[in-house]
Amino acid sequence: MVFAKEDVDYSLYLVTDSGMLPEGTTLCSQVEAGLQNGVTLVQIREKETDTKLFIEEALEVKELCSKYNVPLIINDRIDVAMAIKADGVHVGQDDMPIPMVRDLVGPDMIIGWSVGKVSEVEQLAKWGPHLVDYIGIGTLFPTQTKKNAKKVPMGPQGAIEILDALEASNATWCRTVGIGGLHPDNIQRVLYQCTSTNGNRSLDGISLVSDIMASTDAAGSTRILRALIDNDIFKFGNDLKVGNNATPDVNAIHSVIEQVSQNRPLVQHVTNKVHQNFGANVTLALGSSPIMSEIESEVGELCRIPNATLLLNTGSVAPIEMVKSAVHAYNEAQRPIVFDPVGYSATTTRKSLNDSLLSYGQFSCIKGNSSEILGLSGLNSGSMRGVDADTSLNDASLLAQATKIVAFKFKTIAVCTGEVDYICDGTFGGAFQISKATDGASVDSLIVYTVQNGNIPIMGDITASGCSLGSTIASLIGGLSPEGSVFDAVVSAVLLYKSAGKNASLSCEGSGSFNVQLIDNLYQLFHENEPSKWSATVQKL
Ligand SMILES: Cc1ncc(COP(=O)(O)OP(=O)(O)O)c(N)n1
Ligand SMILES: Cc1ncsc1CCOP(=O)(O)O
Ligand SMILES: [Mg+2]
Repeated sequence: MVFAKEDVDYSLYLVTDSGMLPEGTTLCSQVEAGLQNGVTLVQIREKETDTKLFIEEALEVKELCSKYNVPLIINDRIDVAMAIKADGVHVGQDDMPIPMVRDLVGPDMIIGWSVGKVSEVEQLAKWGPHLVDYIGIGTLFPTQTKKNAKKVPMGPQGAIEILDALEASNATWCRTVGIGGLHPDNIQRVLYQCTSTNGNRSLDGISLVSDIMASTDAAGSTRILRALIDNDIFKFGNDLKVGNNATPDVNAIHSVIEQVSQNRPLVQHVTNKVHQNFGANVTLALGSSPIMSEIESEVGELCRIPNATLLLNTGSVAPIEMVKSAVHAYNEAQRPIVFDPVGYSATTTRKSLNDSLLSYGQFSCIKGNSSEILGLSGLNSGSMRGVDADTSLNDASLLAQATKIVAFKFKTIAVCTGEVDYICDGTFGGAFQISKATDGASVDSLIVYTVQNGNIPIMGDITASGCSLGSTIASLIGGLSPEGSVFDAVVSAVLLYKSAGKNASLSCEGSGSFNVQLIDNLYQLFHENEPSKWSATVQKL
C-alpha cells in the first residue's frame, strides 16, 4: 500500500473494458493515454477475461499505474487484487459482502462499493469508517456498458439523495464518484447539481468506461474530460452572468427591458396547444420573436440564432426525443431554457416525463404553480386536480421553503406562482467545486423574494395565463446582453406580468376583454419602459 487513503484523488476514475477497444488500440495503450492526460484512479473491470489473462493484464496495468503514481483497483476479484497487491477492490451489491471483503484484504486496501439506495448508505454508516472507503453512485444515466443493469437510471436527483444520506448518517470518511452514462455533455452538469442539501458535500469525482476505453483518441477524450472537471472550459447552462441577488431596483428593471428591446430574442416554444397562440402573442407584445417549432431537425440551427431561448412547457405533446434534442441543443449552445413542468405529479405519467427531462438538462429557470413546485420540492407529493394548483396548500412559509428547495436541487432560479409569487436564485453563479459543494451554503441560506399585486382572480378565468408568464420570463432572459443578470430578468418578468394583469383586470369587462387587455398592457408597459409606474412590488421575504 503506497497510497494514504485520504490522499486518493477520485476526480477522474477510469474503469476498463477490453470488449470495446477500437481497432489498433490495446487495454494498456488506452489506460496509458488516460494516465498521461489526467486519469487519477484506474479500475480493471474485465468481465469476460479468464483468470490467467486477467492477472497478466492486471500486472501490466499495475506497472503503468505505478509509473504515473495512480492507485489501481480491481473489480469483483478479491483474489486477484490480493495476489497482485493492488491498491484496492471494487464490489457491488451482488458481490462478496463488504465485511468479508475487509476481513480478507486487511485494513489498508481501498474498498469501493456500488450504491444506488439510501438504505445501502445507512448500512455502510453502521459498519463505520473501517469498511467502505468510497462508493460508486449509479447508475446515473442509461449506459450500454453494463449489461443487464437492474437499476433504473437515478439521474442527478437520485445522487443527491445518496449524498444527503451520507450527510445524515455522518459518513464523513466515505468518498463518492458518480457512474453510468457520463460523457462530456453531462459531467459538468452532474458535478454542478449533485450537492447535498446542507451544501457540505458534492461528488469527489466521476467514473467512466466507454468515453475513454472506446475512444479512437483516448488521449484527446481524457484531456476534454479533465478540462471539464477542472472547470477550465465552462460549458453547460447559459452564457449569461447571474446577478448579485440584490432586489432589482427600477434602474435594473429598466435596463433589462432596454436590452430585450435591442436584442429582440427568438423564443422557441415547445408548449401545449392551448398556450400556443396566446404565448406567441405575448412574446410579440414583448418585442420578441416567437417560433412554435417542434421539428427535431431544426433545433440545432434555431438555438444558434443570437439571443435564442427555449421555453419548454411539458403540457406539450411533442415527442420526447424531440424535446430531449432541444434541451441538449440549447444546453450545448449555452443558451437559456425556461422549464414549466405542467401538472407535475398530477399523474404518474406526467411525473416521470418531467423527472426524466429534469435529469436530462440544466435549466435557467423553473416556473410552476404551488402544486408543481411543492411536488418538485418533495415537500408534498402534489395533490393536483388536473393541472391547476391546489389552493389549500397556500401556506406562505411552506411555499417559500419549496421554492428554495427547487432552486437548490436543480441549481436554477425557481418561481412559484400564485396570488403571491415566490422567486429564489439557487444557481450560485454557475460554479461547482469537486468535493466542496457550495461550501456550506445550503437550502436554508437561500433568499426568497415575493412579488405581490393583490389578488387577480380573473387570471384564472382565461386559458394559458400561467404558461404565458413562462413566455414572458423566456423573452426577458433571452433578450439579455452577455453582461445582463438572469435573476434581474426573472424578477422583471414576474413584476411586468403581474402589473399588466392587474391593469387589465381593472379595465376589462369580463374574461374575453381581459384576454385582449392583458396583451395590450404587456405591450404598453414593455414599450413605455417605466417600471417605476408598475403596480406590482417585489420584496425580500
Ligand atoms: C466506480 C464503480 N462504481 C460502480 C461499479 C459497478 O460495480 P458492480 O455493481 O459490482 O457491477 P460490475 O462492475 O461488477 O458489473 C464499478 N465497477 N465501479
Ligand atoms: C460499471 C458500471 N456500473 C454502473 S454503470 C457502469 C458502466 C459505466 O460505463 P459507461 O461509462 O460506459 O457508461
Ligand atoms: Mg461487481
